[in-house]
Amino acid sequence: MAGKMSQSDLMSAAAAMILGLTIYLTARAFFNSLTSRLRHIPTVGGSSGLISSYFSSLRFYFHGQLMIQEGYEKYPDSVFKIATMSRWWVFVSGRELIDDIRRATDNNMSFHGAVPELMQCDYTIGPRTHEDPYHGFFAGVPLSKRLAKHYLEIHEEVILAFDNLFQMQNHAESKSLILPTYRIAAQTILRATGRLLVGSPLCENTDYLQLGQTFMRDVIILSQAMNMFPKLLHPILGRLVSIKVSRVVKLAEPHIRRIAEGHMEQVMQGDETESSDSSSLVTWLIDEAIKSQRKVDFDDLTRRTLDLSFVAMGTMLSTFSDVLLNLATHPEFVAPMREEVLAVTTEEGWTKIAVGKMQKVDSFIKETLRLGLGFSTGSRKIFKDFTLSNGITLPAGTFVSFPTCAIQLDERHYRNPHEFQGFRFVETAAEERSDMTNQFVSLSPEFLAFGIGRHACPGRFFASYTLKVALAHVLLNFDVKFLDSNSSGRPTKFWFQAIAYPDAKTELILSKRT
Ligand code: HEM
Repeated sequence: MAGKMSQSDLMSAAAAMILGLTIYLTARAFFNSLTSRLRHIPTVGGSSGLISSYFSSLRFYFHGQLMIQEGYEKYPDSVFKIATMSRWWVFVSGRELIDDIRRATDNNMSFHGAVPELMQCDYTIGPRTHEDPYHGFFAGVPLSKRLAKHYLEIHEEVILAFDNLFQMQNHAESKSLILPTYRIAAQTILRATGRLLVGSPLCENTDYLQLGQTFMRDVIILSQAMNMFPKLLHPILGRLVSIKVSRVVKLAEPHIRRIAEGHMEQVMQGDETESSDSSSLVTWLIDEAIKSQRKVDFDDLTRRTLDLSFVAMGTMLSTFSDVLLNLATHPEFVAPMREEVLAVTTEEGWTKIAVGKMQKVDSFIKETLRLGLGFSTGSRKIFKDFTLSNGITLPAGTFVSFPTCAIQLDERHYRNPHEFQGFRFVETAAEERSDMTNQFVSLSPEFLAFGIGRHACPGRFFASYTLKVALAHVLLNFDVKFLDSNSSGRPTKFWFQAIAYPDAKTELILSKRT
């Protein structure tokens, strides 16, 4: 018995040693190769040595934003690097250098080269989806066309979402409702976004909506977990990850198959009533695949649909949760926004033009995003050595991003940058006699929440419309307060690496206005 025990102990010790050695050797090979080529770029959060960079990469998990802020303050309008578990991450700031990245071609550096590695797409979303990410194009012109035709459906879906919230809690007749911020935001955003992406009735299907959220959670958590291990172990870990994500895809597939089969039948019969400018994501994907002779199968369609829904919903959910929390924290902005919404909708109804005129609502959401979504945007992987206009060369293989949060908190760009000023962008617009550059959807080197350049978020026009309609509906119909009336100020955010998550568990009271 004793002999057997010591044999198994020996085997565990040997396995632990092999694992330890693998991690050490892979990490050393990785850091040695890039460390020497990145030696000219200052390191923040520790030194560039193997052991110290390992500790600073651990620190990055929960203090990422502090490390980025420190780097930005030490090296403003320049570059610095931070060690993360899986790679060196170089941050670039300053108008000129941001412009260098904006103008760089996809041959020099690529967004689509960075995302698959960061999100471990081979094992999570699937290799085909990122090798040919044509589904992303839907978020641009096709979605805008669909929005132009179906914009009223967003408002309809927002109304139904709030009615449903009251009904689900058996509160249809009740005057108020208490719910965690996340539940309110999820119900509204998932339905409204889903209405244009996959259409009705799928956007109301709770099973499907739940699967979309599970997919999003699994992809984020599992890709982050994989990034903690050396590349050598990825094929083994990836198999487990891929099995887990594929299970969710399999469950969602029958929902997508139903839409796809219906559309393919229409196409075969030559009845194209649902295609062209009014097509949903699924029907557009099929039309596009047929046109370009791509292979269409239901697994691929489902993965692409879940992927784009994840991109759209993740950011929108977080932003709308944050907007609701800011509404409860800053009631002083409520009355002027209500007046604005009432004035434009009374005059014009809930048209696209009317929503476009809601400048205070627009500014409130933009200010929320300026302070809210931590994010380091503009992620790119450098393919060929790239020299910035300050003479610093970023070697091939480097990952770069903008320190967005730090830039958006810079007092050179914003007066009292840490203060939430809901109408900051209306007031700035008036001062500068231009209201275009201050819109929620405008891109600039000082507001990088949507990135910049050729890969800037194509879904931002849809996001802006949907968030504005949702906030306008809340303003006209409800008062929003924290359940905990003693709470002074908004709850603190949770940071993971460089991303801030609003504390969406915070309970809010929604009271119907008479
Ligand atoms: C508040 C909401 C949103 C925020 C803050 C946001 C932010 C971003 C950011 C930072 C990027 C990367 C740009 C870069 O780093 O250069 C991006 C890309 C993208 N976003 Fe959004 N996004 C939002 C909503 C949406 C929505 C609603 C959709 C789709 C309906 C969408 C679809 C996309 C796509 C497809 C890309 C990839 C673009 C490319 O491949 O070039 N986003 N978004």
